[in-house]
Amino acid sequence: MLRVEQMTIRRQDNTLLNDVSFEVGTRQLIALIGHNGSGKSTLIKALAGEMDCTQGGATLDERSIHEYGDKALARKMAYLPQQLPEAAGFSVRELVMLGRYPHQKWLQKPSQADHDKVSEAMRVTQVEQFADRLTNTLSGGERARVWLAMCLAQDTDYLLLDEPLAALDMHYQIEVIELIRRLVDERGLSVVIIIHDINLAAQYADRIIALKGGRICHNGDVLSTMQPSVLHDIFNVSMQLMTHPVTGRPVAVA
Ligand SMILES: Nc1ncnc2c1ncn2[C@@H]1O[C@H](COP(=O)(O)OP(=O)(O)OP(=O)(O)O)[C@@H](O)[C@H]1O
Repeated sequence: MLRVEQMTIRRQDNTLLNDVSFEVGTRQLIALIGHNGSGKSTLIKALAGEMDCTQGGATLDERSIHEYGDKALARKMAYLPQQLPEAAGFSVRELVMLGRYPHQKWLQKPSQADHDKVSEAMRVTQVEQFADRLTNTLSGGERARVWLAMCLAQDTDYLLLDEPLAALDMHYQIEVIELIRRLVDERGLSVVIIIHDINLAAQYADRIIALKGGRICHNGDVLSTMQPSVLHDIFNVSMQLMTHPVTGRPVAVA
């Protein structure tokens, strides 16, 4: 169980996160929403152990995430940052293989299991056709899928994804969010995903957590979130709600 307790992060005079607490249950897809600068990336970075907290923090299976070594934590959770590093000089297959690093011993050659995990991750993210291309020759959306493949090759119980859909066209947005939903339902992963599209969040998430000014202003299931007053409070936009004709889930229209 991944648990955030009274997480507060201050830098200089700024309070980036203020007394944030919630739990990520197993087999849960949590959408993290909120306006620009509300603290979403800070929260997910801190969850991944990449930011020190001023107070409180995150625990994984009852241990502070800072008590895990880098490799041990990377075997439990994969983190996809918002700003993807260049990775120039790496082919797609080599980059995805880096996801296997936490499972490998020093100077050990990749095992058959490593190759199988890499191939599977490349297959489900539909990047096999680029396997031998250098990553810096890919389009933004293609590169975003390659980095997601690297996270999947890491073979963790938790995925922390900072706007993985932002660079994708509509087809791949749906493909990737459906893939993530399947990973939760069929493989029991737990996922925290930052997403700006409230309707995608409402169609696929189990729980929606909204941040505002570094605080949680809402944490609830889709139905409790998709209320005009709640959405107005989160986004400061008036919205009407309709019902999706196929899924029956709510759809918001500004
Ligand atoms: N290291 C830092 N020092 C000072 N302020 C920071 C630091 N990192 C982030 N901030 C500020 O904290 C606030 C929250 O930033 P964060 O990146 O978490 O927002 P976000 O909700 O992910 O935004 P967006 O939707 O634009 O990506 C912003 O005002 C940002 O400028």
